[in-house]
Amino acid sequence: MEEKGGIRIQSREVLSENWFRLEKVTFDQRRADGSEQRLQREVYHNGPGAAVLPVDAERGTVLLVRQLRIPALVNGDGLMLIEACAGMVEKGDDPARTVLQEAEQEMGCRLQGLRKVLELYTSPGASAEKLHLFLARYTQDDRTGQGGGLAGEGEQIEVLEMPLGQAWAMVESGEIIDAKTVILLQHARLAGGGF
Ligand SMILES: Nc1nc2c(ncn2[C@@H]2O[C@H](COP(=O)(O)OP(=O)(O)O[C@H]3O[C@H](CO)[C@@H](O)[C@H](O)[C@@H]3O)[C@@H](O)[C@H]2O)c(=O)[nH]1
Ligand SMILES: [Mg+2]
Repeated sequence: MEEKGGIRIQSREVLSENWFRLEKVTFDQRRADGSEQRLQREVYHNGPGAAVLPVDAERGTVLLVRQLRIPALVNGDGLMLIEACAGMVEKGDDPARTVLQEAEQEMGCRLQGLRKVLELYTSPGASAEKLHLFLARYTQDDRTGQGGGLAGEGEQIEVLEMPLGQAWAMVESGEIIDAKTVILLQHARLAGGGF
């Protein structure tokens, strides 16, 4: 197999393919001293995804969602997480379209002035997930629906509107513990409504 930067992939085995794919990659690594090492790493393909934080600059508020997260529950962190609205980017779709659609579905909100801020690996030691993060603007008039998500897929999403300062206080108190959400709130604070 082809070598790239001293790494030669030997095999890729699918360990599980239920919702997302989990694979085991076996590869040879050439070390700086010229010796070779055979290694294995598991990769969980739970991505790509996209998330958006809508900000009403006039009123100084943001929209967030609160929903059941089983990984947090089994980790002992309670069952509901407060997050920026997010969704998986379906094959062939693009991240901007994903967040426009998720904002309608989960928050009942139209977005204006969508602005990409970052593309991030969220847990690169084990996960291939890359998240595309956006800020957007909204006004009260853009809140045209109930949101809530897709009941048929089990979603029961609560929409939260609060001042940006209150959301940040919830980061500091440990009530908001989702990485993409903390990063987006920090970006909104740094932008000071000027985006
Ligand atoms: N049947 C089944 N359904 C699942 C499973 N895992 C997720 N789902 C369903 O798949 C849908 C996914 O909803 P999205 O809004 O597209 O994604 P998300 O769960 O918000 O995930 C987003 O945020 C995650 C957390 O930050 C990201 O990890 C992810 O990439 C994405 O951006 C939800 O209805 C959820 O219940 C599963 O193992 N089995
Ligand atoms: Mg979602």
